[in-house]
Amino acid sequence: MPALAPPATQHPAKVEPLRVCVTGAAGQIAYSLIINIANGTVFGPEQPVILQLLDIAPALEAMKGVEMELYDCALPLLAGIVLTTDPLEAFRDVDYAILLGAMPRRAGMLRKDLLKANVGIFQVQGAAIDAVAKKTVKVVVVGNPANTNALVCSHYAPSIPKANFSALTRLDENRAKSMVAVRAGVAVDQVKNVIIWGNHSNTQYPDVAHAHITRDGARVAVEEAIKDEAYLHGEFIKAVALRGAAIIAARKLSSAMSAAKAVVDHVRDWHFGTRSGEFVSMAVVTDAHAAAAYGIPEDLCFSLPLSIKEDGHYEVVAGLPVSDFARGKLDATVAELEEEKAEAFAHIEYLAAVKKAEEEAKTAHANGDAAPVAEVSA
Ligand SMILES: NC(=O)C1=CN([C@@H]2O[C@H](COP(=O)(O)OP(=O)(O)OC[C@H]3O[C@@H](n4cnc5c(N)ncnc54)[C@H](O)[C@@H]3O)[C@@H](O)[C@H]2O)C=CC1
Ligand SMILES: O=C(O)CCC(=O)C(=O)O
Repeated sequence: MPALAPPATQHPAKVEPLRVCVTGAAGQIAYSLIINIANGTVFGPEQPVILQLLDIAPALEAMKGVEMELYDCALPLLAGIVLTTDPLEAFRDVDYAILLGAMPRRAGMLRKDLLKANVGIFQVQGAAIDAVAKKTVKVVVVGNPANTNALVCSHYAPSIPKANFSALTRLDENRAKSMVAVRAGVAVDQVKNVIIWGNHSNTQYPDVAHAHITRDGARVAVEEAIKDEAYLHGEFIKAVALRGAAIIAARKLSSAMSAAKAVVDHVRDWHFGTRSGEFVSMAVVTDAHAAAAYGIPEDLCFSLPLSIKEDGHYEVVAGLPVSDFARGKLDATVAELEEEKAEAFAHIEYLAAVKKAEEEAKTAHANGDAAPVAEVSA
C-alpha cells in the first residue's frame, strides 16, 4: 500500500492554459486587473493562464515593471507571460482579449470626445484579432467610447462571430446595484437584475423596473422596497450615469480599481455563465433578436440584459415590459449610438484618405515629381 499518497488535489488533471490578451497593460486599470486574471479570481482556481500583454513603445519599460511584479507574486496559475508592442503577437491564439489600451478622458470632456483619438486603435486591433486570434475569442472593449470602439473592432474582424464582441457596462451595473443596496439597506449581493441599457455614457438608462432585493429571506421588487419613483427616475439615473465624471473630478484620474473589478465580473460571468433567473448587462452587437425584443436597431453595440450559459453563449432576456418612460430613455441612447457610429466610420474614412494622400506624396517625391496637394477634409 503506498504509504504517503498525496491528496488528490495535489494532482489536478492537466488543464490547457487559457491565453488572455490585455491591452494597455502598463496603464492604471491593467494594474488592478492583471493580478485577478493570474491568481484565479476570473477563471477559477484550476485554470492556468498565459498573459499576452500589449502596450505602445513608450510604455514598454513600465510594462516590464508589471512583468517583474507578476513574477514576484509567485502565482502558480500563471503559465507564461508575453510582453509586446505588436498587436499580431499580442492577439495570437488568444481565448480572451481585454482591450483597455486607449486614451482616457480628462475633466470637462465627454467620453465621445475620445472617439477621434481612440477609434483608429480599435480598427487596427480588430484587424489583428481577425488575423491571429482563435475564432472563438471573446473580446471585451473597455477603452472609451467603449460601445462604439467595440462595434468598430467587430467590423474589422469579420471572421469572428459578432456575438463574441462586447463592451463593458458592468461598472455602471455595479454602481447602480450599490446605490440601490444603500438605499434599501441590504448587502449589495442581495440586489439582482438591475439593467443598464444602451451606451456607457450620460445617455445610458440604469433601470430597476425588473430588479429585486432579498430582505429577511423574502424577495421584494426594488421599486417596492425604495418606494420613491422621483428618485429612481431622476437622481438615481443621473448619479449612475455621471459617476465616472465625479470620480475624475475627485481623483483627477478616471476610475481604475472599480473598472478592473467590473472587468473581472464581466469576464467571469461570460466564462462561467449566469445563475438561473439572474441576468447581467453587457453591451453587445445587436442582431434581429435584439431588434425584435426591444426595438433596438441592428448593428449597434448596445447594453442589454443577458442570460449567459455555461458554454459562454448568451441570450438577450426578452419579454420584459417597456414603459413609456423606459422607451424614451432607450430611444435617446439609440440616437446617441447611431451618431457615434456614423462619426466613427466617417473618421476612419478620413484617416484612410489622409494615409492615401501621404503615400501618393511620398511616391511623387521619390519619382522627383512635384508633390500633389492633398485635399482631405476632416
Ligand atoms: N467602459 C468603462 O466602464 C471604463 C472605461 N475606461 C476607459 O479605459 C481606458 C483605459 O483607462 P486607464 O487604464 O485608466 O488609462 P491609462 O492611461 O492609465 O492606460 C492606458 C494604457 O493604454 C496604452 N495604450 C494607448 N494606446 C494604445 C494602443 N494603441 N495599444 C495598446 N496600448 C495602448 C497607454 O500607453 C497606457 O499604458 C480609457 O479609455 C478609459 O476611458 C475606464 C474606466 C471604465
Ligand atoms: O469616465 C470616464 O471617461 C473614464 C472612466 C469611465 O468610463 C467610468 O468611470 O465610467
